Amino acid sequence: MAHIIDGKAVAAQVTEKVTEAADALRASTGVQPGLAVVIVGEDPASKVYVANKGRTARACGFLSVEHTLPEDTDQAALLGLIEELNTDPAIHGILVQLPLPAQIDAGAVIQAIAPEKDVDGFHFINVGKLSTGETETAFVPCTPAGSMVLLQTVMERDLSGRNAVVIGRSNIVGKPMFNLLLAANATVTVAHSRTADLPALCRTADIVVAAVGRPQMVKGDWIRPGATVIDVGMNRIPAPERGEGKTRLVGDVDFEAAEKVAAAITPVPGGVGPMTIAMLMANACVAAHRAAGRTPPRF
Ligand SMILES: Nc1nc(=O)c2c([nH]1)NC[C@@H]1CN(c3ccc(C(=O)N[C@@H](CCC(=O)O)C(=O)O)cc3)C=[N+]21
Repeated sequence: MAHIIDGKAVAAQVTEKVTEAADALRASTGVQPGLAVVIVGEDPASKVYVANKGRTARACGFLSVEHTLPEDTDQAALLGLIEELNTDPAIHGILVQLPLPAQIDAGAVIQAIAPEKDVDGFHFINVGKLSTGETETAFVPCTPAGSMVLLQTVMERDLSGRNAVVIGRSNIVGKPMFNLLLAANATVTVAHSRTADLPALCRTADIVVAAVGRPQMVKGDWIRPGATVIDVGMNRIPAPERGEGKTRLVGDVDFEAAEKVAAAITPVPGGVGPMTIAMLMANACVAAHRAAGRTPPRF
């Protein structure tokens, strides 16, 4: 049976460090980290995440500002708000919740965020820094950053020379995960929907990162005995056993089967999800340190 990596506990350790650092920054400079979250529309799942982020930010002692715009908001209005937040000295981090409604060009919105406030790490400047090894000054996307922290809790510095397979090539998870694993000296393969014989490829992996958004796609017999599995999936599926119309959250990995084979595995919920929020707090705290001219701590 695999060791189940407790993302909630590790996230709590990170947010505790963030809270201490935010207190110290405020005491020495008067600067309180400020995080702005922008949500367009009424998607219920998005609202849950945004509420979670706000709650955690306040618990860390941050100023937390939420902007909820109507579903039919146009590009110009959203860009106007971002410009205001870019120049607001009380705000150090800006997150625009994705996905955005179809009338809005999400790419243009992301590039309009000041890179030094881009706590999601999606701006070209931060993407470029991560992929060229400027990790001291880059903002690293929160989900991959949190996944690396979880990996390090079980593998320490042991990633060097290991075979990692990242399933999924998104800009938000797959590609930054590739860069982080590569920087940690793993040998990394990025698999996707056109990959030939994905099960066989997975069986070569010491580390599997599943980030495809397909419920329970990765089967137990894809996992090499003793491998470490990071499940980034966040899928809501029907759960009639819980009652009519009920749902439950599952990852991209068939957890029950994989857990019997892997050495370590992240659960869903309680794995990568809480770490995503914790790393957002860490990034916002770093942004505030930089704005105050202080060297940020490492989280
Ligand atoms: N600009 C942007 N940045 C994001 O980081 C971003 C985004 N847009 N859009 C939506 C996704 C999704 N996301 C999650 C964060 C935490 C949990 C989380 O804490 N999940 C809990 C369970 C929550 C539940 O039960 O629904 C867990 O896994 O234990 C989930 C999902 C951040 N996202």
